[in-house]
Amino acid sequence: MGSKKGCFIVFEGIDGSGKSTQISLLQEHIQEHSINCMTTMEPSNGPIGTLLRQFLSGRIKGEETTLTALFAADRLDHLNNPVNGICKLLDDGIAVLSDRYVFSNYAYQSVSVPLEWIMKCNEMANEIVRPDCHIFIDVSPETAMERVTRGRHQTDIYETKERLTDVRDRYLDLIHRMEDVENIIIVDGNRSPQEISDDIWAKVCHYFV
Ligand SMILES: Nc1ncnc2c1ncn2[C@@H]1O[C@H](COP(=O)(O)OP(=O)(O)O)[C@@H](O)[C@H]1O
Ligand SMILES: Cc1cn([C@H]2C[C@H](O)[C@@H](COP(=O)(O)OP(=O)(O)O)O2)c(=O)[nH]c1=O
Repeated sequence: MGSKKGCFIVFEGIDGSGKSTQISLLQEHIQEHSINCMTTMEPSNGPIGTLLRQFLSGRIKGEETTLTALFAADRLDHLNNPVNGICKLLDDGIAVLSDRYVFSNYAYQSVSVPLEWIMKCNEMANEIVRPDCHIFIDVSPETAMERVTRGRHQTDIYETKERLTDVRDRYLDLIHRMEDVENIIIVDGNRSPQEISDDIWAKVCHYFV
């Protein structure tokens, strides 16, 4: 579906793994080569993403199948919305860096919802666009928790050491199982932001130079 022209790179990892930090650094690298590059995230800034953030903060309660379906629906809106959707940006030749995509749904929601059903919910998104590459930033749950709680009074519903430990294990298992189908790079996130960024650039620069 669609005629993708821009490069689509997705960052994955547990909360606090350093995704947004690395997305900004990669965007700078890409723009240094005079390539138009936009960053985006899931949950998106659209109506379903805004609703999801209220569930994530605990302000409203919902059960996990509802959240699973909402994450998948938000993803379709994030892809297809005609104003600033990922497909529109890629079709315009813009490189897109997204903080999370389908693997987040698989890893986070499969803790309590059958993975097969989550994959079905994401079939349409995978048909619309598969990332050129997924970058998984791997950090220990201890490091992640230390980072997400630093200077914050409140945490989101998934930001517990137990949940992040389970989610990280699920990510690693899924990456292993899907290495023939998806292009996935695992990056050690327990280094300085600059070292990680240099490593990522060395692995993805071939898309841009
Ligand atoms: N490599 C790193 N080493 C130490 N702290 C980091 C590193 N990368 C990010 N941080 C810090 O950890 C916190 C979470 O990083 P962030 O990039 O927002 O992660 P995420 O988007 O995955 O939640 C921020 O305070 C950030 O400044
Ligand atoms: C996109 C997506 C996110 N999530 C969760 C992961 C995070 O806990 C939260 C996103 O919150 P966010 O504040 O963006 O966290 P982070 O800094 O780690 O990216 O939503 C899912 O559980 N399933 C999904 O499909």
